Order: sequence, then C-alpha cells, then structure tokens
Amino acid sequence: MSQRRPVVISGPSGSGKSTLCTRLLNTYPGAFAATVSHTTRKARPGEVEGVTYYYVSREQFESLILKDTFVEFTKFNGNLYGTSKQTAIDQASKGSTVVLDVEMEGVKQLKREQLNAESTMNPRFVFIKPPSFAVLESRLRGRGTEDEASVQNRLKRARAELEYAETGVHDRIIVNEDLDKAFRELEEFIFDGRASES
Ligand SMILES: Nc1ncnc2c1ncn2[C@@H]1O[C@H](COP(=O)(O)OP(=O)(O)OP(=O)(O)O)[C@@H](O)[C@H]1O
Repeated sequence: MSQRRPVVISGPSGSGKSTLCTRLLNTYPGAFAATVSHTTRKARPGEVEGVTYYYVSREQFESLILKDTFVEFTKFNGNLYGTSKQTAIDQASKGSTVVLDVEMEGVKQLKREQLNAESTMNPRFVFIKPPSFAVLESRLRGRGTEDEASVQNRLKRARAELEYAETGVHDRIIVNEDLDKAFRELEEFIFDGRASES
C-alpha cells in the first residue's frame, strides 16, 4: 500500500473525533497510527506514559516549544497539549498513515506549517461536525467526563470551531449524526472513494 498523506481529524470537543478515530484504528489494524501527544496535565488512572500521552512538566514543555519540537500545540483548561514532529515521522516510518486528532488551534498551526517550504507533512483535513449545538451539548454531558465549567468552556470553544469550519478550510466536513454513516463517509474520504462496502 502506498503511503497515504496524514489525515487531520478536527472538530469541537464532543463531536465524536475520538470515537471515529478509535473505530478507524480498530477496523484497519496497523494501517493507521494515531500520534501520541505531549501534555502537561497529570496522568489519569489507567493512562500509560508513551501510549496515552507523554507526560511532561510545564518547564519541559516550554523548552520543547523553544526547540521547535511541535507541529502544533495548544492550551486547554490550563494545560498544554502538543504533537511533536518526531512522533508523526516515527509513525509514518512504520508504514502507517498518520491520524492526528486536533482542535482548531492545531489545525491553524498545521495550515501555517504547510506554507513552510520545508514542510513535508502535507496533511488532509476533515472536520467532524455535530448535527446541532443541542446534540453536541447533550453528548458532552452524556459522556459524563466533564464538570459544568468544563462543559461550558467546551461549548464556547465549539462555537468558534464551527465558525472556523464555515470558512472552508477543511477538505471535507462530515456531520456525525448517525455514527455508522459518519464512519463510512470518513472511510470514503480517507480511501478516496475506494472504501470497503461495509
Ligand atoms: N453519532 C453519534 N451518535 C451518538 N453519540 C455519539 C456519536 N458519536 C459520538 N458519540 C458520543 O458522544 C460523546 C463524545 O464523543 P467523543 O468523545 O468521541 O468526542 P471528541 O470529539 O473526541 O471529544 P474530545 O475532543 O473532548 O475528546 C461520546 O460519549 C460518544 O460515545
């Protein structure tokens, strides 16, 4: 299989990025690889260093920024998150198509990176859109992982994400209403219309 361009999956928190990414990785074992991000947030029970995240201190993270380590990084709920260039290169060298799950700031940085003459990533961008704001809110609450302040913060950011997507920066927008349908559309986008008929 020829090496495919990296796929950047973005969308508001709660739109279903992780759900769709996980399904992609499980449906095609070995074909896709998610990058492991660096974060300054503390590991939650069950999370594994080097698998879920690379956990670093704020000082370490800031020094990595100065060393131009990250292809994108962002601050969220007081913590820093970033995708290092090296982890994307490592995954691609194993023959896997790299999948990046990022939010709006990450997309903007990746777009800027593309303008850089030395940029080699050349990713494609897909936006996962919730069917409506009300559905997004109910999914975020239904997930049961956020306190009220975090839900409100995510919803505020979601408005900006949706406005940004309106500007036409993504190669494809997928409305995640019915999960199976959204997944088929994602497959079609990734395989350029040659997805399996599942
Ligand atoms: N099509 C769908 N129909 C119903 N529920 C869905 C659908 N897609 C995702 N969900 C549910 O919505 C919630 C949010 O999904 P998910 O965690 O994948 O979002 P996310 O975009 O990755 O969020 P974050 O950026 O915060 O990680 C989850 O509980 C998930 O099971």
